[in-house]
Amino acid sequence: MSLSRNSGLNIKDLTVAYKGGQLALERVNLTVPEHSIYTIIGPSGSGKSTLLRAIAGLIKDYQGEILFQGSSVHTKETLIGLVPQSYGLLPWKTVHSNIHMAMKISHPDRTQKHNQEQTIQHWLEAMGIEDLAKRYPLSLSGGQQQRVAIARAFALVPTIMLLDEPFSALDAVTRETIQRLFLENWKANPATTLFVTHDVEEAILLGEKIIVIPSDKGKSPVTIDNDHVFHMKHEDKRDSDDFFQQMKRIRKVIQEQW
Ligand SMILES: Nc1ncnc2c1ncn2[C@@H]1O[C@H](COP(=O)(O)OP(=O)(O)OP(=O)(O)O)[C@@H](O)[C@H]1O
Repeated sequence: MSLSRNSGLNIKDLTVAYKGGQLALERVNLTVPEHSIYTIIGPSGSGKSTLLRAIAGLIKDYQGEILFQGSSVHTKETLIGLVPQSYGLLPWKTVHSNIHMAMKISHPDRTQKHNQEQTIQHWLEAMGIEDLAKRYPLSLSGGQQQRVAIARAFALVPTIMLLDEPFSALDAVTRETIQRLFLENWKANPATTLFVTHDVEEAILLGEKIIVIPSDKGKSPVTIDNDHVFHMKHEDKRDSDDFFQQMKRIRKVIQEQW
């Protein structure tokens, strides 16, 4: 596996205003090297979801550039996996079909049904939702729906992974298990990853760098190095001095920026 750090995901002067004039992002610049995980924290309404949705191609009307490896991110070659805040599941499809359909659309050339089935089964089991395969999304709890959305994104093996508060509806124990799974999966398939969370601890546990978005639009995001914690054994992170120091550092940035 090559871990070359070339240009990666490059966001240049991104401005998004919704119809009606609501300014969501103003001249945002951000570079995420290929195969990195950056976590993002920011106050409610600061434009985090808008940023992910613009990268994913769900918002077409923006100013600025969103590039991957120097070209527009919106090409067939760059597969983007998104776990949206509202899960984005099709209510008329079963859990299994939601994942299967996303795989068929994303990998139309991969016709080996057997492999697809194995992948779906693997992720349903990993997320602890194998018993729910035939159920419909609206019959599931929020945390169950969220795990379907995560399973679907992981099953796609995307080039870029965008996660919008992906573990917010999970109980504490499941959340810790899936955080670990998320990092293991990233090591095996290191997608260039942006991970939005409201949980400062989670941002420190999972990100190589932590981006803090200020409340004042037009002010540049603050990037905090988190290499020390990121490279620790996952189970040792929470009790380490480095983790404690990072908590203090980020709290201070939040007090200054929010
Ligand atoms: N569809 C929309 N139409 C109009 N304005 C919108 C729309 N979606 C978001 N906004 C506005 O854009 C701004 C940024 O919203 P966004 O959802 O990106 O913020 P966020 O940082 O993800 O917030 P949260 O942490 O609460 O999820 C907010 O002021 C919001 O009201």
